[in-house]
Amino acid sequence: MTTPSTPGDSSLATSVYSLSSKSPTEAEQYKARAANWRFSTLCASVDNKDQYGASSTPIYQTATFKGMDGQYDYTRSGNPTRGGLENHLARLYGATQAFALSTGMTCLDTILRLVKPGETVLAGDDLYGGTNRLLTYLGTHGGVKVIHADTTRIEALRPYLQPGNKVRMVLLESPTNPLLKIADLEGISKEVKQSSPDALIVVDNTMMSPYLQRPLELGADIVYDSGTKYLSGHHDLMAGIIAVKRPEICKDIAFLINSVGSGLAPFDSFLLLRGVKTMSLRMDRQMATAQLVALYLNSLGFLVHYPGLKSHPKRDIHWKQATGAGAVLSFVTGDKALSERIVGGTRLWGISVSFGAVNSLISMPCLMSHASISAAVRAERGLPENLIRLCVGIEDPRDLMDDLEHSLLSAGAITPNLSHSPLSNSRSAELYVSDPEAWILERAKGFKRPSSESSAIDKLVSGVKKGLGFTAVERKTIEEDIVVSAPGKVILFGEHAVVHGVTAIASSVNLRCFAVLSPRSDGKVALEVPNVGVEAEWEISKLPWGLLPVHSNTHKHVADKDLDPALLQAIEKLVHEHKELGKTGINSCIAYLYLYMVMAGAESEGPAVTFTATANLPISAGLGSSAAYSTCIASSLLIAHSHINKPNQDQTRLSEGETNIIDGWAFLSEKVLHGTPSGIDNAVSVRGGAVAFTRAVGGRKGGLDGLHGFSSIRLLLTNTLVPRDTKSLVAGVSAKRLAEPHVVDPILDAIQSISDEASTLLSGQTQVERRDLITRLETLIRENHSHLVNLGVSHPSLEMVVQATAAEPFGLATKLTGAGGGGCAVTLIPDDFPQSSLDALITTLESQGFQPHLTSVGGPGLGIHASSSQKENKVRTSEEGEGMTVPKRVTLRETPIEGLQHWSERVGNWVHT
Ligand SMILES: Nc1ncnc2c1ncn2[C@@H]1O[C@H](COP(=O)(O)OP(=O)(O)O)[C@@H](O)[C@H]1O
Ligand SMILES: C[C@@](O)(CCOP(=O)(O)O)CC(=O)O
Repeated sequence: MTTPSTPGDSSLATSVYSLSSKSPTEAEQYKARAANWRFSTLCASVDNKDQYGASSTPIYQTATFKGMDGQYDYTRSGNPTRGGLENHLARLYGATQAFALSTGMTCLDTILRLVKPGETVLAGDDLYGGTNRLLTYLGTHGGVKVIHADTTRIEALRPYLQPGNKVRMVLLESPTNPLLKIADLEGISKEVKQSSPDALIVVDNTMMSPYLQRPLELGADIVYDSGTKYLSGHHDLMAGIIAVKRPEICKDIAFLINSVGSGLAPFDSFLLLRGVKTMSLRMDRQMATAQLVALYLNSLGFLVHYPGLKSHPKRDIHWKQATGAGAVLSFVTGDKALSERIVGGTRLWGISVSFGAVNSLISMPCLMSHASISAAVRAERGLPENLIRLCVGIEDPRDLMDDLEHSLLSAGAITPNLSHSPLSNSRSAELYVSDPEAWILERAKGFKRPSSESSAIDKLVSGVKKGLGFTAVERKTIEEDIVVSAPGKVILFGEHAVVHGVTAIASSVNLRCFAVLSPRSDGKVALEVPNVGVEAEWEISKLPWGLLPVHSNTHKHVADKDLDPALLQAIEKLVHEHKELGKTGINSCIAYLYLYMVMAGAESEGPAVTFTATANLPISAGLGSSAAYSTCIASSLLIAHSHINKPNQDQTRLSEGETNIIDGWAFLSEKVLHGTPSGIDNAVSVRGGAVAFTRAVGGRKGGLDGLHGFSSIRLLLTNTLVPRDTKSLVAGVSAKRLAEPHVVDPILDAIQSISDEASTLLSGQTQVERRDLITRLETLIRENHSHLVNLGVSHPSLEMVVQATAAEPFGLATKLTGAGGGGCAVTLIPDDFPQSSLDALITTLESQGFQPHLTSVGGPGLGIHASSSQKENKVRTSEEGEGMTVPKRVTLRETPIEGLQHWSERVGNWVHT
């Protein structure tokens, strides 16, 4: 057994001063002073006995130790890094010995092995789901009787503490997780010792940590903590600590850890030791903010569970046994869907299980940490399904409040209190510094809960207002998320010429835009596009509804052919008020709001929604990102307005009619983004596959033919990363045609012949050998590119790609694709082109600063998610293996670009055009 050392007992100082004859020696005085050190001093001062005097405890990353007579022989039994940590923790817990294990649950497992079959464990009825799960297993497999009782009332425990019940262990948590109920640790310990002297009092102290509560000093026999939480503080390791006073129990625990091999690994021991040093500092900050958050929610009328609040029913008992209220609190909204919206709407508060880290977390325990307790048992134990748990971190309290408040507002949990006049910014800043609690209470006065409207006076007032016609428009929203995805495109032949009525051949690519349209209840319409930095929202009532064009046609769901300049201008003005947005973001907002307004047709029809989009498609690179985005806006808004139906699970395709309607609206959005687009991009994005497209120009009929007469053809798309603007490039070609028709018109004719031949080859109308087909397409690619050069839309970067791919040993055909002026080039990769050469080509292009991407011709078009079943909505959380209904908007927003394909596979149930 290791006796905990006190600072100084092994130091050089001790050995020097002990030679002195003074009495008491300075070393002894120092030792006496050190015995009174306060907790934060103890945390930071690790007594490290390293042979080289290392000031931080070294990592002894070794399984074995040489020799037979040393302190250590095998890391399962003991390791200097773990030993250093354990000594340090023993001091902090006021324990005889502390043990570091691999997780908090391993601690419980080890402790429960002290119970024999036939004996009883008396545990609380509001306890961590994982604890409940292990206890249930012990009951069914270990012959141990497990009784759950209300540990907040000693009277409720008494009947079970009679000797005949063979209670071997009383397992307590205080505060409990997640309802923050308080058990009187000292009172219960005394009672148990009297009536069941053999029973061990075990306390799970994770919610408090030894900084705030030391149950060994209150009569407990064993304390355990999840070291993953406050002790380490950074959610970068898993660990558990057992702290014990009685030597015979120390011996049993040491025996079990050695036998099983559950001791903490050296590296994790090092990390945990490092984390512990800042524990009190972190927790002070976390608690101070938790107090503010609790006060805020409480003063808005939510039922808040937090022992820092005066209203907590067992506040006195808590403060008798602990020195702080901790940094976990929970509150009830009264509505599960509302809670899900609040949880899903926060950004700074991460949705995650666990607690105690420096970053703040939010969760719904019934869906996450406590999901392993059945719904019936949860109900029986009074755990509300709509309970939200907040675990406060060390971020600036003002930022945390901004984020939470924003989410409460968007979810409809609070509304602005217009009768309250807010403090000036400078007064508020002063108050925050001088009296944070007064500051938060003042802040809360700016809002109220919508339910407060139901007071008799409010009802009367709103009745009178209604009578006078003052009521705000009842805001519609959608019932559930609408999830869509659409591909980009590559133009194989005919870009630019297509604007002037020439046929173009295009195909969808395996890079896509993904989007979710989700409900909100605060009368706003919002757009989130993380990869172009857009996060903007507008009051629906403040949109320029008065400028909506009057629809002469009765088919409101069919898109207009032309844009309305006055409306467009008004929307542009509104969007430009968002000074933080760049040009790309501004255009994305304008297209979204334009479609939103025109499709609604009237203010009363505009739903409160957030559109969240992201793409693994490079934006403005000539691969039709705007068309994919336009297709996503069009399809999701059409469903939101019930102009088309959301597909059901049994449906395999969208109908031709619905596909055409979506295409029409996507084209309108393309017009907002591009001025005079041909419509080829949206046609391909909506329908997928490969098509020959001819725009109807000057009275000539347009057309769209699917090309199905070929098997997969590989393409290499190379993004030059040179930015360009489709709108001005298209306008440039039109200007050239006006100025030099004799130059441009023959080029257009030549491109028409190229497209005609490609169309014949790819439609399978003529029997051509595969090798000849590829060779012919290569020739057409080279010819088409030279025409585009003559139209003035190439760029030096594109010419570099053309040359690099054409050079020996590659000899490949490349052309620019899309609007040109930079953006992407497309290279045809013949079937027999060796993989090693392809790898070499990719390396060459990358070394020139380009981004190559392999794709093939064809692939699915617009996809709409069909299902709303619970199962699909669930996102697995690792801790419990149970699902949490994290809104898809949140998972999409948080998925990195490389993960989008996987995200869409997990969403599943796509119905395509
Ligand atoms: N994923 C997206 N989210 C939001 N807006 C997008 C997205 N992709 C494209 N856009 C919009 O489309 C415009 C890009 O159009 P354009 O320059 O023609 O590129 P591309 O050739 O890729 O279609 C952007 O300025 C932006 O407004
Ligand atoms: C140049 C053009 O033919 C294609 C534009 O493609 P992109 O915007 O570069 O992806 C214009 C059009 O067809 O609308």
